[in-house]
Amino acid sequence: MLLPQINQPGDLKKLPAEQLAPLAQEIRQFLIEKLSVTGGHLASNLGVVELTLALHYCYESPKDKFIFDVGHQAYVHKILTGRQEKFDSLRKYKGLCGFVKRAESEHDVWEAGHSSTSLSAAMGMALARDLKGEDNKVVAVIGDGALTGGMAFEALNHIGHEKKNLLVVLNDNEMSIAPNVGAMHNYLSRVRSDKHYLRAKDDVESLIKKIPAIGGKLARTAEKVKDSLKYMMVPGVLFEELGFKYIGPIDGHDLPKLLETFRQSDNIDGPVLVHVVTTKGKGYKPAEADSHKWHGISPYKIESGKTLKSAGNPMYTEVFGKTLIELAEQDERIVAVTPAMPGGSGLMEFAAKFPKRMIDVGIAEQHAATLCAAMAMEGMKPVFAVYSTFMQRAYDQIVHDICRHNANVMFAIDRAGFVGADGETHQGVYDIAFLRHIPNMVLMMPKDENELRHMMKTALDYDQGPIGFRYPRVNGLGVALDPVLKSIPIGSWETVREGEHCAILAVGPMVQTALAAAEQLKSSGIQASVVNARFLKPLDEKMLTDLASGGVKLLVMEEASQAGGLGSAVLEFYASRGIEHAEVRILGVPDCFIEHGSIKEQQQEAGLTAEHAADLIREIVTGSRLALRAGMPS
Ligand SMILES: Cc1ncc(C[n+]2csc(CCOP(=O)(O)OP(=O)(O)O)c2C)c(N)n1
Ligand SMILES: CC(=O)[C@@H](O)[C@H](O)COP(=O)(O)O
Ligand SMILES: [Mg+2]
Repeated sequence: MLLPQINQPGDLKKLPAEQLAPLAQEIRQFLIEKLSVTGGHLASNLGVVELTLALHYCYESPKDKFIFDVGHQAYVHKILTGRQEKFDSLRKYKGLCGFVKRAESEHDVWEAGHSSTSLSAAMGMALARDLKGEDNKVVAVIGDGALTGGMAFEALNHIGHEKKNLLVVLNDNEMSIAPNVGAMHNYLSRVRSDKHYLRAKDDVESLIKKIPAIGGKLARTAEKVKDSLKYMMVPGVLFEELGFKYIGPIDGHDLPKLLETFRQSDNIDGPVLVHVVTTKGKGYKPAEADSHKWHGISPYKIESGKTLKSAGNPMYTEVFGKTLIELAEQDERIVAVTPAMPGGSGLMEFAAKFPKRMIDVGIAEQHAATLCAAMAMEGMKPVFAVYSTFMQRAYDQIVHDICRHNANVMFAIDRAGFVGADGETHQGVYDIAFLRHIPNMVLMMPKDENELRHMMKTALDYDQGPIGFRYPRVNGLGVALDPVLKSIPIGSWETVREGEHCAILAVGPMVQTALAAAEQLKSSGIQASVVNARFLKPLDEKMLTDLASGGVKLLVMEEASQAGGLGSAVLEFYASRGIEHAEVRILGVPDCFIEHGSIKEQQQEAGLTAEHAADLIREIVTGSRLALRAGMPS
């Protein structure tokens, strides 16, 4: 066994090159076994085993800097940099992070989680290196999916112009999470597959050189012929035209070829792009056969490839997808727009039923948002189906193109709240804060999956501008689903429990937590009302005014950033109108990043539990101050 000998990249370099292939097999087996227990991004990592080995074999991490785009495919890098024994804790609370993590290792130089930042980071590190007069290598590993992100093009444009020495490894496996989309993807397919493109560049260029140099008008024609010939025949000409030296496409599982290519690239001045072709899920048949499913997988049985997760109630995402089909059957204005997340957003069935009305734009949230604005202005009812965290990318387009135009866009905001194993880069806890202050925006969150359906109907019927509904990455409560959907009056909250001593204004899943807290309080003789604060904007101003005039003390509970969330909105409401209120306390996500773990663990860390809510209510009602909870930010 070679793998146990590898505790640092230095150990790898002691191996003769011909031992890298057997080591690759051991790493594959390691990944398949460990992730069968922990789950994780299996397919992407199986695809980069040889590539990561070759990089660590050819370069000197951490002096040479490896920047993994998204970073979900850095497990092999972690295996080679002293973290093998931590894989049993992969993506677990306080365990090994599923993405690159600087706190874990000096070899982790750039963190991500969101796509398409690697080229900008590489350029920044190359610029700093040159300004400091250092000579380390900077290597970005970017997938064909991440290359569809707008930021990547911004960086390509800058890098190609500045001609800094850096290496871009394009890991092309034809997959984003789902099959990759877009003109760049089509171009790469041609480069990969067209026999003309596979001709060696030098004999193409020698062919071009044979065209005799002739004077006059013919010369210009000859030049044009040369250019179009080069355009047609030279692989990667697009990157060459952008100022990169293009090398490839090469087999990303061929270790000798990878070593030779990286060594060759070292002798080239300026930016180099090595195009490697890999198989996502390589070496594990179920993952190779369906790398969409195996992109991010829950624990599974190795032999059968069957996942172990219990069925449980349908996820909110599933209810969203099915309800959207129901609505789309009645209203042909509905068009679903997804930035590369058709599966995760529950739109696969919708796409099968309405292929022309499901638009996957690639990893392009900004483009998706503006596209929706324009479609809405043309009378369509676009549904911007986006994860809360990835929607952060489109903040300006939401302000500038959707809300300012008051465009009738429906926002289907998935993964709202804590997301669990993906951790801090993916928590959907900021969208209340960054949406509710934008004029014309309406924002809702249901207390259960049945109310989600009614909110979708509300959003469809609403034609006064942008309206969004946000829902969590959890199973529904298992409540009955009303067959007939009714619009909810905009800005109306719902009292789900009466109580005389105080009121808990709860958002989404926090309604259940608040009801549990109210139950706990009964034994202390405290009766708490629970309000389903299902509109984050507009607020239920009448209810807020009545509560204040009734001298009712309030606790706001939201699995969203305390700063700028519903609690802030309530305080703003009272303060801006000079309304005297008894007391408002806010229980939300504190001012810190909540790392990976289970959603329950993340709620506990944030204090979003029935017990803590009950403690706060006791304090509010009795006036006895609680000692500040140890460890929680003030
Ligand atoms: C801004 C942003 N949007 C969407 C995602 C979700 N996402 C994670 S990985 C991925 C696909 C990446 O494809 P690629 O770069 O080709 O990597 P592969 O898994 O194929 O190796 C997507 C869409 C993200 N991480 N960031
Ligand atoms: C790496 C990445 O960003 C995606 O794979 C993300 O992990 C998907 O999240 P879900 O598992 O919630 O769909
Ligand atoms: Mg890919």
